[in-house]
Amino acid sequence: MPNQEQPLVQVDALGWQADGRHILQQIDFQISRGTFVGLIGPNGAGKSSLLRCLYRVNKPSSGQVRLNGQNLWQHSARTVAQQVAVVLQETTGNFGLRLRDVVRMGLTPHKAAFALDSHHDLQLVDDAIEQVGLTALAQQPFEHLSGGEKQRALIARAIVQRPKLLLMDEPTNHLDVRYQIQVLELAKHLGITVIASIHDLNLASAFCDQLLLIDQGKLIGQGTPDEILTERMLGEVFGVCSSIDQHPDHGHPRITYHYGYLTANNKPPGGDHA
Ligand SMILES: Nc1ncnc2c1ncn2[C@@H]1O[C@H](COP(=O)(O)OP(=O)(O)OP(=O)(O)O)[C@@H](O)[C@H]1O
Repeated sequence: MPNQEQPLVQVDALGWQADGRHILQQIDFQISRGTFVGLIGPNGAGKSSLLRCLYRVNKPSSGQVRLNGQNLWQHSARTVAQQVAVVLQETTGNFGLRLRDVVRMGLTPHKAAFALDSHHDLQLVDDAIEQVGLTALAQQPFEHLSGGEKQRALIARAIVQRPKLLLMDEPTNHLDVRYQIQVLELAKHLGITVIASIHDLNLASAFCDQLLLIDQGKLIGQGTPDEILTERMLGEVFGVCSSIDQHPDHGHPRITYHYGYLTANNKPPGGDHA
């Protein structure tokens, strides 16, 4: 049984190289159970590479990733899939499948080879499809779904997988604002530990308990949105000029970007840049 006091995810001195380049270097962090974590950073910072280390695709060149205290690479991919579900924005490989078939794939890590799906299994699938509001589309070919519907179907698949950890790589990319909010609300209400890379920093601020900030392959901050999202950070890391106040609904930072002031040293009209 996992020790509930122990962090669900522990990353120690993680490094990952590709083509002789150090893509990730000396990354250390811990994630507590039930936390919704946003992974933020500029294009090319290493967010997807880090997520791939967490779902056991990128094998660390140095350091380790532990889940429930156990090194991920001491387990089979199947054992990891019983605990970690992944929602990626690129949804290739589901050609010819109906939405319900894609969601059923979430059962696979828990079943013996060639075992038939029980009535209980199929009920889980239908309940998950209902939870994401897609019952009416359950028999539709997956490739006919809109981007938002596909993301919700993949979340339903993750629900069926019953993971301890849900990893999402840019789950809101290409979605209109309604679906961006809907997808993040769905993920948040699962009540499990979620790590999601998110480009929209106002959405990250609204939904996340914790943020991991990476730049040029290094973790340069971990903390609450209040601690991480500062005007200085936005200038230094993203090279944009901004003002930050408190969002009237959720109380987390709300960022207003100033246009025409791209470098960190420029100041917005009439404003003091912290
Ligand atoms: N398999 C690979 N082989 C070689 N280089 C790679 C590989 N995977 C990632 N990289 C490089 O690592 C760097 C980080 O890429 P990554 O996709 O992790 O960044 P990211 O923060 O997710 O970027 P974005 O926000 O643009 O999606 C990039 O320079 C990328 O070209």
